[in-house]
Amino acid sequence: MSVAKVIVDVPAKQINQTFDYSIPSKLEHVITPGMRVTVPFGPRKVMGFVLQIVPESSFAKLKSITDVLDLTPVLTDELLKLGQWLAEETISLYITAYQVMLPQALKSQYKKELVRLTDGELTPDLESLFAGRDVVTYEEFTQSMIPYHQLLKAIHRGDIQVDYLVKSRITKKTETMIKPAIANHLLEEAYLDMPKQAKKQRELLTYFIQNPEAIKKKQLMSKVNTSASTVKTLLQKGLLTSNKLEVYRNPYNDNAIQRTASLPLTIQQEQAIIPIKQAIAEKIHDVFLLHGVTGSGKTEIYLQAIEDVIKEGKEAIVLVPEISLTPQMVHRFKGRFGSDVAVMHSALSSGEKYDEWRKIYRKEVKVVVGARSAIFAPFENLGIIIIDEEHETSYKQEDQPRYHARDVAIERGKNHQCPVILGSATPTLESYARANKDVYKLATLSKRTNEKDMPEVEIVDMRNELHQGNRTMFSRKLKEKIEACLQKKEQVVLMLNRRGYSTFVMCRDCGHVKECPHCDIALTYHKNSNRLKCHYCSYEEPMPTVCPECSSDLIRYFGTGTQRVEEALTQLIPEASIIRMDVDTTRRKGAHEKLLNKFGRGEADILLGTQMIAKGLDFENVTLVGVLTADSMLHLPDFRSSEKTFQLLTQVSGRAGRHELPGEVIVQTYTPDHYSIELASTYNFTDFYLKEMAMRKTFHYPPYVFLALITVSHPNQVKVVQTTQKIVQSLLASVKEDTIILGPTPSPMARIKDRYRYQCMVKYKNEPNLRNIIRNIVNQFDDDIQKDDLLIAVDMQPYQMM
Ligand SMILES: Nc1ncnc2c1ncn2[C@@H]1O[C@H](COP(=O)(O)OP(=O)(O)OP(=O)(O)O)[C@@H](O)[C@H]1O
Ligand SMILES: [Zn+2]
Ligand SMILES: [Zn+2]
Repeated sequence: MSVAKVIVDVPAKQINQTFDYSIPSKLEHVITPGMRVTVPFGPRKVMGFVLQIVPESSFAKLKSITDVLDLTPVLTDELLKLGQWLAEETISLYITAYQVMLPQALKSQYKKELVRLTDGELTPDLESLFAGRDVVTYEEFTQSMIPYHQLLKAIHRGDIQVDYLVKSRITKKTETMIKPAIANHLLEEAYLDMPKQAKKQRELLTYFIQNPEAIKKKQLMSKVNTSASTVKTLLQKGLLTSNKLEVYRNPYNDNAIQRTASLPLTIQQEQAIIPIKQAIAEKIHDVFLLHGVTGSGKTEIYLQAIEDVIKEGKEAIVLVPEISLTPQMVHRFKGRFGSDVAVMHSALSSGEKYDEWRKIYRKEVKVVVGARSAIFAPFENLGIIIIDEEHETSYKQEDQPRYHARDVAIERGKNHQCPVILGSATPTLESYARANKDVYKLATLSKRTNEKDMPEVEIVDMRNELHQGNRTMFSRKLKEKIEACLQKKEQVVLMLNRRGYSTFVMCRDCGHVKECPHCDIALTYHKNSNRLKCHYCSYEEPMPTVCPECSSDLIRYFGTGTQRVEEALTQLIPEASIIRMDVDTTRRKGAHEKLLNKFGRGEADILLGTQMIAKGLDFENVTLVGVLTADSMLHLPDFRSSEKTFQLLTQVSGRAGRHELPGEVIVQTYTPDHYSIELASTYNFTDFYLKEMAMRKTFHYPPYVFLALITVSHPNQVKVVQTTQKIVQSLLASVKEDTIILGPTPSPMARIKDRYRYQCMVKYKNEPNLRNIIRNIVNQFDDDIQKDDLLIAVDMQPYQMM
């Protein structure tokens, strides 16, 4: 008897281990690691992942596996191993780590069906199961008593395929195909026998006598100009036969995408790609940081590196931020690799995502381009992993398991001994610091491929505008430039940096922002108490009525939406046609794409939007970029706010002058001398890096330390404070002396949905045992977590401090 070690789908701490189940004889040699099974657990039947098969168990009495959910493993050996690593790294349950690797369609739905793929003979048992049908439910198979290994053999031969039914019941899109049921000479006989007045039927038969191949029913009906009932009659007479052919839902029309060839590389590109190609050829795992200004041809390097990988018979994962997973980006990969590319992003329906995943799973594609979760693509022979715009925070998942795709990429890169490329015009301090220490290999592209200079950036001090009596949100300079641009029939991109609005307080006269005296971070305005608070150290003070710097009474918090900007813009420049892009106008599926296409066709002069327009767009006719409020993000209660501001300004400036026409950028700000605005305006990444590193060192932030954030929440505030206090004390007792423990402090979002939230932040340099320490501390509260609605969230790589 063999025993399976199974991780069961029961999300609780004390269940976070494998359980032994015996394998019933009918499933012997069927079950392999990586398959999902159903097992009895207490009174219930639950799903589980088989991790391992062993000859015997140390437990005397074992329950037995009820059934298999998969006939081929959904998780490869590598992904099984990766899941364990992921759970340990992020202090999550094993079950959540495995679930996150699979497409939604496989997470909850257990129903499946068997699809016959072959016209050849199956075994007599299977023939009688299908009984002339193309599809049977999986239940029919389990009730049939046919041995599993017969089915398995047929699956491995490619005669039968297992499909999972997505909830919506539209898992597979099929096309009805019609073809003759009998040989051509018999068709001719049938034709001769047919009465002359059956004109339509005779026409249809004539068609098939001349074209005996299968044809899509829809196509047939328009070609022969016949009706569904005529087709049906001939089907019933047994002259024609129909079957359903599976077609993948393809959100992209591959045939319409023009194929491209490799471009001859520039000298800088050539230098950057050589070591990457070498790592591919020599099967060496290395992390490359590709630091290239916007428009320097990073994507072309990715494409040519992937070409090498495909030539080696291997596969590639390319991660791009959700928001820049625009048709433009997809077209560039499909243009080069055609239908070898699968695309995965959140706008796809659950069925579409499942289709794309299956293409990877069945090795029908070589490349996946996708957002964060594509890092778990079940490729078995990875040759490269690329993370474009590596600085994007969307690569961090903010739910359990709270992982960063960059870490997963590097882990998989080690597993497969393949290079990992991190690309960005504005790398994170963490990555750049590693490159400086030679942990990563640095490659730099300092020039645009069009040999043009980066667009000139002009900073406009909005305090002056105010003093000159201009109370609108557009400086005179920006208005002038927009008008000039419209005259020349060129286009404008305007960005309203909305994130962080109305949380910080600023003087409109002198630009002074209230900051915490202990943390160098802007205080957060709390409306209900009318007080300013620091969420790192709990310092607070009342909201001032006059500016402490200049005594102006124009000190307040802001609030501006894109809609209001649009209205103001229309008043200011009535002849301009505007496309507004924000969460409201892009909510519907495909809306994002439609608006961009419209702008690309020149159907509007101005593209006005939030952060979502800053990245990846490449429009020839855009010569002016305007940033309405560069500093709104600067004072967020987040130690990365300067870095994010620098990144965003650099990215958005990069949208101008990407082709023949020169570009320019106007940046409006109330804090023109802030280093991240000044240095972004001269594209001076190096100085920004040095300056910001010095700040991080002084205030003990990454990359000088690592962070861990523990957030406790419960409806009762006292309970939250006490629990957090206990956690802090336990931590203090277990960590090293130079490790800093901050808290308990209220979270910036101190109450969400009637739950109070407190947090504790750990800043450490070297705590090899910290994960175990935290896991043990959290486990002590397991009773309260199970029975009393207490929640403790641990984030070992916090990005969102809220
Ligand atoms: N070797 C080359 N020769 C000519 N044109 C090139 C070459 N490499 C890239 N290009 C073109 O240069 C433009 C910018 O390249 P690309 O979009 O790859 O840059 P990027 O660094 O990815 O930019 P961003 O960071 O702004 O997205 C594109 O239009 C691209 O087709
Ligand atoms: Zn002031
Ligand atoms: Zn503080």
